[in-house]
Amino acid sequence: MDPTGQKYFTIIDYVIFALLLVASMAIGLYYAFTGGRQSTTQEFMYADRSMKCLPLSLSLMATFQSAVAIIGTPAEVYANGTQYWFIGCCYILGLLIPAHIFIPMFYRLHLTSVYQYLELRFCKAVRICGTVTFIFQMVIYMGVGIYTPALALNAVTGFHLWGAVLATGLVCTLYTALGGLKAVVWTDVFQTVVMFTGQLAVIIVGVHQAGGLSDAWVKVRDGGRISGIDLNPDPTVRHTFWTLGVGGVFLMLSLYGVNQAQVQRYLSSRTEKEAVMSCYMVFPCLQVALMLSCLMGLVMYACYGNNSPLEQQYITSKDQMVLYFVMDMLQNFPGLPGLFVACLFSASLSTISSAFNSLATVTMVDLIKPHYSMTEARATLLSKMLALSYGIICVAMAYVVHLMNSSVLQAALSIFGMVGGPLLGLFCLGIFFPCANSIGAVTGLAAGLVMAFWVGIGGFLSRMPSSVQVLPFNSTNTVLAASENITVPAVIDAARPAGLNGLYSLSYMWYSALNSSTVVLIGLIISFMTGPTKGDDVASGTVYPVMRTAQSLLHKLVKLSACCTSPEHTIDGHKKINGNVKEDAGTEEETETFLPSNAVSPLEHETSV
Ligand SMILES: CC(C)(CO)[C@@H](O)C(=O)NCCC(=O)O
Ligand code: NA
Repeated sequence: MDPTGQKYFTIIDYVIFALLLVASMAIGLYYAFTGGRQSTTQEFMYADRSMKCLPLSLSLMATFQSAVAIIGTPAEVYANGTQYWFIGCCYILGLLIPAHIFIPMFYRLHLTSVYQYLELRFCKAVRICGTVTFIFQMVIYMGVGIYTPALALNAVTGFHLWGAVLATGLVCTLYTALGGLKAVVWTDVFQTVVMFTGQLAVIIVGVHQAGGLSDAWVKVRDGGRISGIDLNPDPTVRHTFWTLGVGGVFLMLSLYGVNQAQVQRYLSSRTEKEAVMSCYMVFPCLQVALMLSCLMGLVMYACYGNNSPLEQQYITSKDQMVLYFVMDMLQNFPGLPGLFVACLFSASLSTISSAFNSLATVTMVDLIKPHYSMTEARATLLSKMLALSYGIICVAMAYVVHLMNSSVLQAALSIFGMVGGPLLGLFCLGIFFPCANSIGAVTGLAAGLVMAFWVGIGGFLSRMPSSVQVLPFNSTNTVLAASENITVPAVIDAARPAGLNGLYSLSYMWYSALNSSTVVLIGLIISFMTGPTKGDDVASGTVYPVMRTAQSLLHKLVKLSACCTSPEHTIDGHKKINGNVKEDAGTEEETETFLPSNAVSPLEHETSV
């Protein structure tokens, strides 16, 4: 080992990394020269609305799974145990709600961008506010996404930082601009395979290095890394079942329900049923991704124990740990470090390509097209140029992120909560509250953003002085704290933060919930003050019939229990099977009066429930 702890890439590692870029580029070129050759905006943005469920679901997962998650999750689990794993609980509601409420509505409205919904429901101004907020969110996130793997690679192997940023930025921009959404989705599929393979390989070798499965297990158990469920209701504790499992639902809704990058994928699927299915299939994919990254953290602990490379000052931040571990443990396996680096960059490429494509789409569809009429050919060319420009902005943003310094996982999830949260609130205001009006919507969004930045930046600053020590440790976690040799200041247990400080110390996992609720609340208050929208004035298909759905669900339940308790009743009424069929048909009619009916497939009955 180099005394400074510096690790080096071998030639085969470079080759594997280069292969990833070449293969992604090749996929882009393939879709640039096949099919409709990306000559229409329909193909460039929506893959001719012909995508199938499986590639879509992998792509949906890959969009918000970047190097941030691959690096950040193991570092979190290594330091604080498996509590973070409970975020997996929020995936259930976080995907069921989009699948049954958002997707059917957006799909049937046949939107060109998710922000068009805001114009249909409210007015053009709300649409533009939504679009601009989205652009803001994705541009920052893109910067984090491209910078993270490059920084880790640079810190551990000395690989040129801006060389890595520019190489990945360039390749990604090219295949996105040339191949459109088809290229983005199919590179996502390829990159997901690389991502899972790389992680799995490292875990297997790591367990082997730790002395086998049972040894590894004993080490992580004795090190206190297996966390039980923490039901502490305190919303200021960073990670508990409630912050992760409930706060996380709002995070998931903002990402998988109303984010253009994802809605674009739902809209590009062949049928509504397939869109809903692809959302369902994200669930197992996300669980696998979460499991792999948590296991990686445990394996890392099994190998290093409390003797972390951070402690030995081989590295300077938690976020460099995973890559250091890989280079350290895998140095006798030529090619494996390269495979893992490919895994890291795959994760990020699949994220920034989705960002480029969705940003180009909204800029074109929401900001440019409504004001300038142009031919299809020019519109397509312009969309490609936009994708290219966002590539350049992305590299510039990487430089901005370079100037900041924070734990990447928390930073990324905080951005989702701070900017994605208010956007989620805006959509919920429109979808669930027919009385909300445009003034309420704009004011609510502004209030939500103000709240977000107030609490977000306030929290960031109040944690600033000694950022390592002030992480609010859960009192049950003192074992972990002690084992990490971190001196937990006694004050933290003694004095619960009060007043504004209480608000500032809110767990970042609640940001999305707090900010979206603020939008809804302020939006409703202002709507009532300025004259609520009347039921008949709301465009059809833009409001979700909450009461009706609840009623029909209740009706069904009552029927069902009646059937169970008094069998004669059923026989008296209709024959058992007919009875059920009739009931279903009734529900469907009710739904259709609210939603414009395109092809109604069997799954769509359930979407109303
Ligand atoms: C956003 C979730 C929770 C679900 O997709 C997860 O993938 C994650 O933790 N992402 C972190 C951000 C990132 O990887 O860029
Ligand atoms: Na990704």
